[in-house]
Amino acid sequence: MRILVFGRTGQVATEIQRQAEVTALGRELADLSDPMACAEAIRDHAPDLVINAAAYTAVDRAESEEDLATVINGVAPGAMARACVNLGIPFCHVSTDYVFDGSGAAPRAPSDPVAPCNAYGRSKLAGEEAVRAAGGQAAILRTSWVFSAHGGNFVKTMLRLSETRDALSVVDDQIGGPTPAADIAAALLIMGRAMVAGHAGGLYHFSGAPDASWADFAREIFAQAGRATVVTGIPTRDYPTPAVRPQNSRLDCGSLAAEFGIGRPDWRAGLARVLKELEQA
Ligand SMILES: NC(=O)C1=CN([C@@H]2O[C@H](COP(=O)(O)OP(=O)(O)OC[C@H]3O[C@@H](n4cnc5c(N)ncnc54)[C@H](OP(=O)(O)O)[C@@H]3O)[C@@H](O)[C@H]2O)C=CC1
Ligand SMILES: Cc1cn([C@H]2C[C@H](O)[C@@H](COP(=O)(O)OP(=O)(O)O[C@H]3O[C@@H](C)C(=O)[C@@H](O)[C@H]3O)O2)c(=O)[nH]c1=O
Ligand SMILES: [Mg+2]
Repeated sequence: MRILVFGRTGQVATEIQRQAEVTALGRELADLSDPMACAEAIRDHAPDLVINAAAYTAVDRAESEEDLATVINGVAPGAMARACVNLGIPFCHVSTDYVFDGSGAAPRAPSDPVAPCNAYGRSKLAGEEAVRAAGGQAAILRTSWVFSAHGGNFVKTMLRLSETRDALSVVDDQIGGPTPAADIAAALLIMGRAMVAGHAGGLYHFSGAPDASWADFAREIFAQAGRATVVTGIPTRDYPTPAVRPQNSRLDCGSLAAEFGIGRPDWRAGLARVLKELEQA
């Protein structure tokens, strides 16, 4: 099976390349700020399956670059999805918990109403809508709080900060599921192969368990890494950022388990693997 992946150096793209033989297009071969070029790349490669693992993921910077974020996260996935429809091949796309407003404490199901509270979330929602509007055989996997040994992520930020700080203040009132990029890659490959075999696709949620606050996540990172850095939990209002982040990022992942047999992975086990990989690097 020939699989074409958009994204080469990102967290999820890297893990897909480790787990399967794929053609991965980096920015130099397919720039998502040029959506037509992405559609052309799909026509040129004529693969059996396309997975989009590239995105504009700088949440705070997106507040001042929403137009660019919207082209990359909104328009480009739509152009990719239409190119796949024209070739009659399935398309897998990745989205985010940040499409939700974060109210309440109940886990969100895929069919629950969306209302992003920041520019990144709006741009990702535009991508979901464009992919669905294209019709065809498309799957959208919403995930959250992605981490791995490469690229930028919360685990690497915490480890870096702990080099020079004995104590850190981390928000404890935003709750979600940290998710290892390796598990997302595996889920996308299972979903993509099922679609090549005839599955219609759809909208699904996938995050690691158990749900945690960023402060809980930080404490587990330092516990597993053997660092003495003390984490003080603080409310969101004491950690001002350009982008508003949802308070409740809990995702109900039941339909992915029911349809594809993919359960929520324990992120603490994934964290242990990532820390080991970082140690060996
Ligand atoms: N990171 C997270 O916490 C979460 C991510 N997601 C979603 O998961 C998916 C994968 O994210 P993740 O692996 O973390 O992403 P990363 O931030 O690790 O990597 C993003 C990738 O997109 C590429 N990219 C960015 N802009 C362009 C562009 N204009 N043209 C081509 N490529 C571009 C980057 O390339 P380059 O290296 O050249 O910059 C990089 O390979 C995305 O859809 C993201 O929205 C969902 C929930 C949480
Ligand atoms: C560095 C730091 C962050 N924080 C807070 C800020 C924020 O609320 C939280 C996480 O910070 P980050 O900047 O890593 O989070 P952020 O980049 O917003 O992470 C998001 O990225 C996008 C791409 C997604 O799709 C989301 O699922 C989510 O993973 O931790 C602290 O409280 N203390 C600190 O020292
Ligand atoms: Mg970030």
